[in-house]
Amino acid sequence: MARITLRQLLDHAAERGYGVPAFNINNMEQGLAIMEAAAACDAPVIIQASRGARSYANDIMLAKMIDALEEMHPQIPLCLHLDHGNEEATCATAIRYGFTSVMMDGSLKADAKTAADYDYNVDITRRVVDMAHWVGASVEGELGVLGSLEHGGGEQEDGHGVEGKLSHDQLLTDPDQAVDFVRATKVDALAIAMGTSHGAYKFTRRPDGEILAMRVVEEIHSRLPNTHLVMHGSSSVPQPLQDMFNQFGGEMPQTWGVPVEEIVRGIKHGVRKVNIDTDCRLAMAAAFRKVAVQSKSEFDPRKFLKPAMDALRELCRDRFEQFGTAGNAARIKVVALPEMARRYRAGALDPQIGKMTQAA
Ligand SMILES: O=C(COP(=O)(O)O)[C@@H](O)[C@H](O)[C@H](O)COP(=O)(O)O
Repeated sequence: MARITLRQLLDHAAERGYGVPAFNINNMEQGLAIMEAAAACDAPVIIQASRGARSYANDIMLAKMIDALEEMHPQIPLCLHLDHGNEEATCATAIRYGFTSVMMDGSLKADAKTAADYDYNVDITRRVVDMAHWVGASVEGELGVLGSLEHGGGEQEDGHGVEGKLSHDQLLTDPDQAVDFVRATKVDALAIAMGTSHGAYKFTRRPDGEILAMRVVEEIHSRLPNTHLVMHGSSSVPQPLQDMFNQFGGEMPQTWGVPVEEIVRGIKHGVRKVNIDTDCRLAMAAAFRKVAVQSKSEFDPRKFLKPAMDALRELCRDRFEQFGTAGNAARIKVVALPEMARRYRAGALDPQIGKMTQAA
């Protein structure tokens, strides 16, 4: 069995200079495809579930599905991560169901719609860090609010996302504040805001530095060289998938995502976790549409799901290869949660601010 914490996995990624895609899961087919891709290229995996996924699939179903995937692929280190926890209880119950890592998104209030102030974010994140570290689980915090630098709005996926318009100050993580935040909260990974947002409609044109501020990643990394950075909203929304979706009856207006080469640039500057969900959805949905249009008499769900899983597997494998994750699973010897808890208690995993070496 190889259930790994986010902290151990990202420490390994930092040592070897690679990034790890975090793919969202809601059902068995996604889990099977992601793990088959990982097994095919020997990549460690982050599978994440949002609050929406937890209510869609039920915690018991999700937990048992992950147990099954782990049993089927014992050689693949698998981190189960909570995506966008909104309050302490959401994080605590996730850990109870086998999540080895949680995100406490204190950039928003518990309603997941209202931008929170800095002190609120520090307080709630610090409380979740204390609780998670007692049992050895990891915590990702977020500083800065996700949203578009083009129009100032967030996104409303499954009810999660800021409402109203925000200023560039709120939409771009402040590097000085990032240093203070990591010191005060002791998070294991830090999600930062630099113009990405969730969903398919990120940019109205191919992004340049005005609307995708990769310079913010570089600046934060130069001040926090030992902190694992996280890019949310990092689907690339590939043109071939948009075209296929539309070719088979879809109506997706032309849109642009985060180019893979920009993510690779981020990985060179401390980005270790890269959140990708929209691309996975689009790959599957385009495959469904193709079957629906080409085989109009088809009604066996497996005939829709099989090509959708094939498409998702291919996409995941591409990202494992592009981010350098491939080939690293066999190099990792998983440390169990109690030992991680002991290391936290001993202070061995405290943030190393300003030093050039990774935490032990
Ligand atoms: O960053 C993310 C996805 O980015 P993406 O849209 O793929 O560019 C995730 O963290 C989102 O939280 C996830 O897609 C939301 O899922 P639901 O809340 O809709 O389940």
